[in-house]
Amino acid sequence: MATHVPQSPEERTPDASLLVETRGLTKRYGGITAVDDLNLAVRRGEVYGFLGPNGAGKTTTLKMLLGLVRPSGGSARVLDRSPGTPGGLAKIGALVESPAFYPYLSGKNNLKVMARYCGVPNSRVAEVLEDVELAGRAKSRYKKYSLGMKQRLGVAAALLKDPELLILDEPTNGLDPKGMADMRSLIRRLGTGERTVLLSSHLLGEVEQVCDRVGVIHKGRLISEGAVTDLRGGEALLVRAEPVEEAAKIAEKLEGVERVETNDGVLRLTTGPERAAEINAKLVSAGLRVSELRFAERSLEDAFLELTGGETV
Ligand SMILES: Nc1ncnc2c1ncn2[C@@H]1O[C@H](COP(=O)(O)OP(=O)(O)OP(=O)(O)O)[C@@H](O)[C@H]1O
Repeated sequence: MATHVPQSPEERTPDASLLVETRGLTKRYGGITAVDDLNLAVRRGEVYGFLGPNGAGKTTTLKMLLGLVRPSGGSARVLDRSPGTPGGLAKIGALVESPAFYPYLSGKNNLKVMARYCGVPNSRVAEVLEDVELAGRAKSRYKKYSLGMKQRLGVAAALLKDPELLILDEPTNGLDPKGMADMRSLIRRLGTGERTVLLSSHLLGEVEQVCDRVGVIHKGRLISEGAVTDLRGGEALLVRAEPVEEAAKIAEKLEGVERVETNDGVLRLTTGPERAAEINAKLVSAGLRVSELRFAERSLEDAFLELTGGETV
């Protein structure tokens, strides 16, 4: 498949286009290795999805990037600084743990409190409320907000500093389908333009819809990093032809067909769409009955199953 296996730190040279770069980043809690020799590379301006099942080490990684957890080994550079150095968070907005909002204050007044705390002018409050589409409910008390609105207010708080990098840990967790859809479109909006967004998720579909690139983490290790389209593995041609065994033998010999799999009497040929007519003609001229020929993309879920050796998220 087209995704690359992350290189060892020694093989890589510093890259100015990377906003986040970790080298051999490791975190152990007693006998548990939560994050294991992680080499992550997030490019400027992209929406990067950090995908993995619960307990894979996503939150621990994000906390290390924010300087909230000290690594046991390796290093990280975030916006050209080591996490935890003074002033390091100035251009980073994060929603990693539920922010502590005052339940009896309005969304707007909560943000005003935070703006004062971060030294941000009050004028930013109205702007970020617009950004997360909460301007219409700005004066309602926080405790009256739906979970989705609370989460969006958390994003608004993270945006107060107009950060270059926005880090969101499982931003749709616990939301209903409407809340999830709202959050996804918010992330897509925030990710256009200059800003870089790094979000973690255990939902393949979410990463697929929102992200430009994805890093897959499993048991603390990054097992793949690449464009979502690369990870999905391009297109395949599905062919229903009889007898299927004979069709498979012919398909295997065809030029431009990388792989042939048979599943439930259907051949799956890894090849480009331009080969369809020719493959059809070859099978028909060999006396086979071709009843169906269509393209299908491998889902990200299939790719994940392949990468993890069968474990789902
Ligand atoms: N403070 C801690 N002390 C001990 N073990 C921890 C601590 N924090 C995390 N772990 C362990 O490290 C592993 C990775 O946890 P982490 O929370 O980073 O995963 P995750 O991918 O974010 O999953 P989730 O989505 O469930 O939070 C888990 O086995 C977890 O139990």
